[in-house]
Amino acid sequence: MTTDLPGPPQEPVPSLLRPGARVFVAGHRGLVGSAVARRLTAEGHDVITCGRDRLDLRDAERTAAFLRRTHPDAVVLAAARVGGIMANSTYPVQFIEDNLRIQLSVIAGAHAAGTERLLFLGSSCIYPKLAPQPIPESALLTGPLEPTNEAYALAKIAGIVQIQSYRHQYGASYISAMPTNLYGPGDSFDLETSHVLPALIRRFHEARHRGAPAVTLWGSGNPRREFLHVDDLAAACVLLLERYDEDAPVNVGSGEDLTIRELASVVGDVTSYQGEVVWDTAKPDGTPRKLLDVSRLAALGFKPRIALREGIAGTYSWWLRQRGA
Ligand SMILES: NC(=O)C1=CN([C@@H]2O[C@H](COP(=O)(O)OP(=O)(O)OC[C@H]3O[C@@H](n4cnc5c(N)ncnc54)[C@H](OP(=O)(O)O)[C@@H]3O)[C@@H](O)[C@H]2O)C=CC1
Ligand SMILES: C[C@H]1O[C@H](OP(=O)(O)OP(=O)(O)OC[C@H]2O[C@@H](n3cnc4c(=O)[nH]c(N)nc43)[C@H](O)[C@@H]2O)[C@@H](O)[C@@H](O)C1=O
Repeated sequence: MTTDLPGPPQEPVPSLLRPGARVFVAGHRGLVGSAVARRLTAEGHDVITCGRDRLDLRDAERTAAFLRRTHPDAVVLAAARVGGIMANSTYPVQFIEDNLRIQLSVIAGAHAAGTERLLFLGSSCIYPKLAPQPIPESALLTGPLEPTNEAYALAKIAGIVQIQSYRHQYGASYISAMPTNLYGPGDSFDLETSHVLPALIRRFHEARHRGAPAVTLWGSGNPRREFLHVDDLAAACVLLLERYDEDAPVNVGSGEDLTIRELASVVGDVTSYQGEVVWDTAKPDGTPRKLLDVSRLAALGFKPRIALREGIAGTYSWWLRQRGA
């Protein structure tokens, strides 16, 4: 018989983010930036913010001056031109140009200001359309991209290479994370430009209130997507700032996916909509599947905490409160 003896006591791993660090969260009014700011504050860090009304991050000179003046210990780059499948395919110019410009300003400005840590947020759409599933980080640049978000994906890929270049050339402790599809409080519910999950909540809710017998959703319903609550993403971002300092981007996901048809069934239940769902196949499906391989993040100790149904219910309540309902 073998007995599992306890190993020697583990030394705590020193954090790469000092207690009470001053962290500039770029994009703090957005879905991700607001959640990351909440999490950093809860962990005792000092969050620095500056809204777009006062600083357009596409302006490299003003961004560099702001970073020199505020001199943060770390930056979380959560400011970006972001949107769902229709926004991406309708406005590719803004998706490539705004994102390239924001990335150039913020990453170069942070380095010039002596910022020690920087976390750049990319997206799971950087991987080839037909990547192996679940998608490992090594799938980057191994095949053609999904056309509906190629401009955005290429800007994000440039961001990853920019981060790696600062690491190689200057030894900067800058890192990249690639989140899967996110949702939660703070999301956009604009039906034309939003991502699928808030759009479905709004479509079902409004259909129930109108007494509509059917709701029309986009595409075939067959694509599979992985969803992560933004509070789980925020916890992963802080963990990465504390513990990760390597070249390779890190996937951030829940490790589980479902079809859009299955998602519609969950959202229909949560919003108590009992009518039919009609699929408008003239609308694009996008990539057939993008489930991330999250083993690298799991090895750092990350586990998502918010189950999809619970997260959707919380997001629905948040949106109702926002509307004053
Ligand atoms: N949402 C998702 O499903 C996913 C998001 N990501 C990534 O996470 C990051 C954050 O996305 P998310 O929070 O969803 O996006 P949001 O659109 O919710 O937030 C983006 C934020 O960036 C700010 N911003 C945009 N352009 C500028 C600018 N020129 N100057 C200053 N601020 C600007 C916006 O300001 P304002 O409030 O004034 O509009 C907003 O606060 C992005 O890098 C995105 O690629 C990755 C995977 C999935
Ligand atoms: C995060 C990610 O987000 C985008 O990629 P996406 O996952 O394809 O985007 P999406 O959330 O908009 O759609 C997911 C699926 O859902 C279907 N769908 C049904 N009905 C609605 C609907 O009413 N609205 C929307 N938006 N989609 C719908 C839709 O047809 C598609 O099959 C990229 O911009 C990309 O750049 C990116 O990073």
